[in-house]
Amino acid sequence: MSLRSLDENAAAAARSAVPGSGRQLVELNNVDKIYPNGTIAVRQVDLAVSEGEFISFVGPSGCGKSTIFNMIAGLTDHTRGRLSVLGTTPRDARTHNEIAFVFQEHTLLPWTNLLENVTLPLKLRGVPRKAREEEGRRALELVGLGDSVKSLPRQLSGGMKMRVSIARALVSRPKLLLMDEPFGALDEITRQTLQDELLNIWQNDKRMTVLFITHNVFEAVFLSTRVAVMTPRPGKITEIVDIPQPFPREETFRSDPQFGEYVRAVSDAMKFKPAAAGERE
Ligand SMILES: Nc1ncnc2c1ncn2[C@@H]1O[C@H](COP(=O)(O)OP(=O)(O)OP(=O)(O)O)[C@@H](O)[C@H]1O
Repeated sequence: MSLRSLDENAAAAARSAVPGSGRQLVELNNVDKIYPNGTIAVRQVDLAVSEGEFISFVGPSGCGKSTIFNMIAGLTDHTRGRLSVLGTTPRDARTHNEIAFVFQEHTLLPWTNLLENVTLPLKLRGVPRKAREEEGRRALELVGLGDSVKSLPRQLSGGMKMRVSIARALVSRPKLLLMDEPFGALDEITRQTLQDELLNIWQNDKRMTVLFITHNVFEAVFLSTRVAVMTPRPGKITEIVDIPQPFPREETFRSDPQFGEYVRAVSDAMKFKPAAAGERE
């Protein structure tokens, strides 16, 4: 089965499992990225993402996961191929505030309170104070920090700082949320709590699409409608594993034999098989 038809089948299954219209949101066709120093970061990347999906990216360090995110977010240009985001170019989608990013590092301003931190993107856009504070409180409520609007970042644990980063991303009501290893630095219990909270937020939004980078196969399986598996650099998406488990996903899913099956499928797909001589370009 070709990657393309695998993609389409998986997207159809995902649409039946999650809210959302199924409208195509992100499309990469044969996309390459070569950095100015000659590094070929990714090659021939194909991916079609439907509205309302939750797709995780797994693959070895340096295979180009962040590069793909940066291209989708319009932070770096692709070198070859076709890339469309929300029916337009990535830069255009970003300037319309339809894309938000969450990184592993929380990048909060230490000297100002949570409400000011979360509403900063709105302030930079000139949204009046009252409107931005309403949105800021809403976003902090969503991540369970509605009572801490006046706290300073230094008063928070690592998990709480991550919640604030997520709130800051949600404050713009993005259609596409890109999360680059957001929970990588957290302990396992906090990580699982935040996974549950993120899934709740995503499900309640109905329309928001999430793309998520992780090195943790268990996390990828628990969260996602599909898991995109990449090869070592130059990275390419070699397989997309469908996780057709309905939402909401309960804690019991983590110990379900089916969960183990999905984890095995992703882990097997990650075992890099070098191309045979005849298959190389
Ligand atoms: N600005 C840049 N200039 C040159 N090379 C770069 C640049 N950014 C990334 N690279 C290279 O491109 C390749 C892919 O990097 P990228 O950060 O996308 O990988 P990754 O899969 O996200 O890695 P990790 O899992 O370690 O975060 C790496 O070899 C990296 O060194």
